[in-house]
Amino acid sequence: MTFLLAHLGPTGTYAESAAIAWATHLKHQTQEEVCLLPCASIAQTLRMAAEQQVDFAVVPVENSIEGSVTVTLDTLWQLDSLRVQQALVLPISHALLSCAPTLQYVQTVYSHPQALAQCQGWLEKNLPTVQLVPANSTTEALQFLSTDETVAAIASQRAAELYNLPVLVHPINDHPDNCTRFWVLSLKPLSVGSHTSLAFSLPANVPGALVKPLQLFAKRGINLSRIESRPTKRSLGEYVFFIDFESSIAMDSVRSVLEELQNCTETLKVFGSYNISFVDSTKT
Ligand SMILES: O=C(O)C(=O)C[C@]1(C(=O)O)C=C[C@@H](O)C=C1
Repeated sequence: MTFLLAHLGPTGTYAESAAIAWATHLKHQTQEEVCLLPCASIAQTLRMAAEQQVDFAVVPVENSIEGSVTVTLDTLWQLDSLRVQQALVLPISHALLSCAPTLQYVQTVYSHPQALAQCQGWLEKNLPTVQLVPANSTTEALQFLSTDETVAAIASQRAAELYNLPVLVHPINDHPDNCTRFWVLSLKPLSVGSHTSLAFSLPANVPGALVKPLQLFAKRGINLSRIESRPTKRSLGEYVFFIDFESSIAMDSVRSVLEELQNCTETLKVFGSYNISFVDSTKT
């Protein structure tokens, strides 16, 4: 048997590094082969798993500088079938890749919007007049670099090695402890781990509507580690709330909260209960 694992491509993305870490773990645990499948977008990566074309999808969910990866949250809410099996935290250290002899030659910088945002301060200080062009991933634009000395891209040092491209400056992220949390998702049923993630919409936009669900966690001493709101896209001012908390779904207190949440939410979706591991980026 061979496990198929989808991630954002082309090869050399941070998502691929996270996928390699999960593939290594999976191989070790099952002794089976694992094959990586690069996808054109994060939404497509998730759909591949939801449509059973792959066994796992590895997608970014949150960055320590820029916050949530909203396309991941929105797509998961829509798909409704994928469960988080594991969280992986990857250190992110961006480099400026270019064939330009010096920074003065650079006129255009490509990258994923998350990467551009994570280097915003550095770009303003060192390349204030360049055009910033968002791409589907940090590696999508690397193909243009070898033929145009005015072009640069923000990607990893690993990507520079894979594509045999020069690193002009490294590191360029605004905060040295930059890291991104990835989720490994599959159609497998809910598992049990140290953290749990869910999302809900509210039955009515009235005073106290959000307090009720939040009080259920507080009452049982369950610590929330993230709360994020996203528009329902049905009407202006209506939101879906994404919540992560530091407790396992196997605990009685969590089971009670989930039961009671049914009474004060409109739609409730539990994404999973999973453990978090930290990836050593030098090994991916
Ligand atoms: O473009 C990539 O290399 C990705 O893996 C995507 C992504 C993201 O969406 O957050 C992953 C990690 C970094 O935060 C920058 C970009």
